[in-house]
Amino acid sequence: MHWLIAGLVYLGIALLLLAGARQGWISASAVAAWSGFVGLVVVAGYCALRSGWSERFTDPAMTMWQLSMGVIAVNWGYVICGPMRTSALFPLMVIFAFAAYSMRYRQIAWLTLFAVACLVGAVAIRQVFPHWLPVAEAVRPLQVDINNLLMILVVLPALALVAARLSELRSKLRDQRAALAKVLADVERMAVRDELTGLPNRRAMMDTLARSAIHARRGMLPFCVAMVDLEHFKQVNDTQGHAAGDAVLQRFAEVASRTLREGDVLGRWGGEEFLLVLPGATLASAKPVLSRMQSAIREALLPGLTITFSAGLAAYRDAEPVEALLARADDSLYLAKHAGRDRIESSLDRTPA
Ligand SMILES: Nc1nc2c(ncn2[C@@H]2O[C@H](COP(=O)(O)OP(=O)(O)OP(=O)(O)O)[C@@H](O)[C@H]2O)c(=O)[nH]1
Repeated sequence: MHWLIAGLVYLGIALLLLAGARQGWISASAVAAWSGFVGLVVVAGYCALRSGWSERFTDPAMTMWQLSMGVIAVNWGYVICGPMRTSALFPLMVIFAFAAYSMRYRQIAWLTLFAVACLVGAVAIRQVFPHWLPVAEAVRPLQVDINNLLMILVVLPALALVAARLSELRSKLRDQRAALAKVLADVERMAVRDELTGLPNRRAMMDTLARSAIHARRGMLPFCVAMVDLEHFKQVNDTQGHAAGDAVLQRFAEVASRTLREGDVLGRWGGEEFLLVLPGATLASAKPVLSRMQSAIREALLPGLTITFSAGLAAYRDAEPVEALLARADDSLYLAKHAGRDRIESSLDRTPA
């Protein structure tokens, strides 16, 4: 888009120069040389950008290069424009508008210095080397060149300051947007993750359950859940302190997660209770998963601490609400605890009343 705008501006200036040439103010060959130069700049820049060649630079859009070429084109125009030279400086406004859009403060300052130096050079060429000029001007009033230079010295720094301020505002806006995106990502993560263990929280587990139930109802995949409860956890808090309790919960989450297959979801249900969702599992195939988890926890929780857990398993029954499934898993957990702890019970293990 920027290239298109730059190309159109250059085209408009070339047409004006051609009109000047028709009036006899500018030499046609000078206009051709100028147009060849800007055409080359536009095509080279476009190709560098499109081909990905410019990706090797810190600024792949090559903004500084583009705008510096623009400044050279303007001053070249100033040299060849004869009586039209004052208006040849107007495109500097477009250049600085682009600078405000895409450059940093320091770059804008450099561009301003470069533009002033180029104009000093252009005035010097006009005054010192008149025979270089494409159309011999009968009079080359130094005063007009000096006036133009002074005007540029007044206008350009002001323009540069406004451009720099705009660029600063844009970069502030960009930073604020990035900070906002990060906060949003944090909030989204916090909404579904348990802060202490990093596991999905209760709300996320309810979503997982709802999704699993929909799949099961469509006859795609049965699933089981297990309510897992760490035993005598209050004692850990009471004897070792709350921080040690936290460490146990974190370590449990880490070790237990490692024993699961891809697709199984372990979440923190609350306190020292965890919920495990096992897609595709039956009660028979779910039990070994929990036994494996029990061994891993027994062996590798924290040095000097033996933590056990009981688990209540339940399989999803067609079309039942997930709350009923959870209630059966809870019942099974209750049974496991009352049957001596460090056990896994499932709803089928119960003798019907
Ligand atoms: N450190 C820590 N403790 C927690 C956290 N959430 C809950 N607890 C503690 O977990 C303990 C749960 O106590 P109980 O419900 O009696 O469970 P228990 O001691 O494991 O008893 P049983 O389940 O019957 O074996 C309480 O002391 C809570 O304060 C937590 O995030 N961090």
